[in-house]
Amino acid sequence: MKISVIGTGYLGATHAACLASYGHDVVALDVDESRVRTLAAGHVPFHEPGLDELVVDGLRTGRLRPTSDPAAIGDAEIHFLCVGTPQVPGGRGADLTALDGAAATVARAARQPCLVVGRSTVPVGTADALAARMETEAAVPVSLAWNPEFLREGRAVEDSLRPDRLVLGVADDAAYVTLSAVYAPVVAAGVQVIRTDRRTAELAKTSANVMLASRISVVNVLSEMCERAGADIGDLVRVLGSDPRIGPDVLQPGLGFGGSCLPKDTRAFVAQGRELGVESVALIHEVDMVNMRQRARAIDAVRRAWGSRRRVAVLGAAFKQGSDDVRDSPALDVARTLHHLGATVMVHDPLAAEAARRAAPELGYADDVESAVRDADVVAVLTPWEEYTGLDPVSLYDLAASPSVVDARGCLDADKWTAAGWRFHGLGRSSCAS
Ligand SMILES: NC(=O)C1=CN([C@@H]2O[C@H](COP(=O)(O)OP(=O)(O)OC[C@H]3O[C@@H](n4cnc5c(N)ncnc54)[C@H](O)[C@@H]3O)[C@@H](O)[C@H]2O)C=CC1
Ligand SMILES: O=C(O)[C@H]1O[C@H](OP(=O)(O)OP(=O)(O)OC[C@H]2O[C@@H](n3ccc(=O)[nH]c3=O)[C@H](O)[C@@H]2O)[C@H](O)[C@@H](O)[C@@H]1O
Repeated sequence: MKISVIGTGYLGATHAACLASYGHDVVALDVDESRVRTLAAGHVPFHEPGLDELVVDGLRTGRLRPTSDPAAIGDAEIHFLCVGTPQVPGGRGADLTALDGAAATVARAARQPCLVVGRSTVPVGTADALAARMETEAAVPVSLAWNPEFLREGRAVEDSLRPDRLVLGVADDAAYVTLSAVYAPVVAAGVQVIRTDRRTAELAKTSANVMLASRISVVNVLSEMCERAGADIGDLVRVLGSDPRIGPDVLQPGLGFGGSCLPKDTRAFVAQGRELGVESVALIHEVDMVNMRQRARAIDAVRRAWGSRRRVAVLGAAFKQGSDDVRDSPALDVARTLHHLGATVMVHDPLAAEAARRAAPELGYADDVESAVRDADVVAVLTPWEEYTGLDPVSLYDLAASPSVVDARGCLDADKWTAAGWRFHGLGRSSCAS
């Protein structure tokens, strides 16, 4: 099938490369010319395991064609909209400017009847509005469907090729049949396909992120309860996770959720819930508040430990381990706030240091953990990279000016660090709270 994918970020580049691997002819369109050049040269401009190989393969077979020329999408039968839907600047709802731009591009470029499929995360009702707009703006008949994506960064290829479910939000049988054919290899592998209407598909996506965000905030409330009540959050989480109705995933307490999706999707959900008069959406607003309080609690813990020199080693800048993304990273947010409070901050991150340097040039950066820790008054572990879990507290002891460590991600062995002479503060760890 001839397909266009509009927007080649984490979602679009992954989607385009996966579609090409299914045997479709895919034009991947982006307004960012440098991104297009990078992809066309066989490189992926961000860290996503397995994606370079898929892109190279797509370029080699000619099934993947990155371009910045809108005319190149004209004869596609299906157009996937994969552009960003960030938080509105200065507000809390979703900014649909890029999506409107992408839809306008399709309306102008389409030369044959086609199916336009939204994949971006949007407020409910967006598809209906776009469908009405297409009807007046496009010169050819256009039908519209919504097919939200649930991939996680750092596992984008795996999640796309083997998703938990495919959600097809359609207004007619023809769109359902076409989308089922697009995903034929995934459907043949037995993945659950859920056919629904467009509005439910849109809302299912934001709801999934709201559920994940809520779970993280609940576990962070539990971790503060543990800290104050003298209980152990690690054991408590094990007890909860053993209940099959709760399950062990997404129960890691600490600095809270960040990234380009959970925070902005939670806020957009609350903004739309309020518009729609859903009073109980206040619960989800509190999820966001609890989340932001975790950052404040980490900052307080560092300030209690930093003494008069205020030299802080920050270990971790990415919004989570396994990613080089620093968009709305809790770690970088905390590091910047510490800097604004007068600290000298040295940041280390195994993968995201370059992105962090671009986003926060005011901070100092170290190439290795030892250089970051050298002469620090407090070490703050803010992203739970595996290499931090394995650090040797004995060898780091002599490097630091003062042996204080704040483990904001529950990824260090408190007993090991305490035995090596460190004052240990872990968010939610009563046994070692300072
Ligand atoms: N990042 C992720 O893990 C996931 C993201 N999503 C959703 O997918 C959407 C995209 O997210 P990301 O890929 O992270 O965004 P991104 O910001 O990495 O990529 C968006 C791309 O769209 C391009 N673009 C903007 N306007 C355009 C236009 N008019 N024509 C062509 N290209 C245009 C930008 O230049 C950029 O390369 C968002 O709605 C997000 O919530 C959904 C699931 C996972
Ligand atoms: O809409 C999206 O873009 C995506 O958002 C999240 O994926 P992602 O942002 O890649 O990251 P997660 O792995 O969900 O982690 C999000 C944040 O929560 C934090 N987290 C995660 C899990 C946990 O137990 N505790 C916790 O604090 C992470 O450190 C990170 O900052 C969802 O998991 C995806 O299903 C969704 O498609």
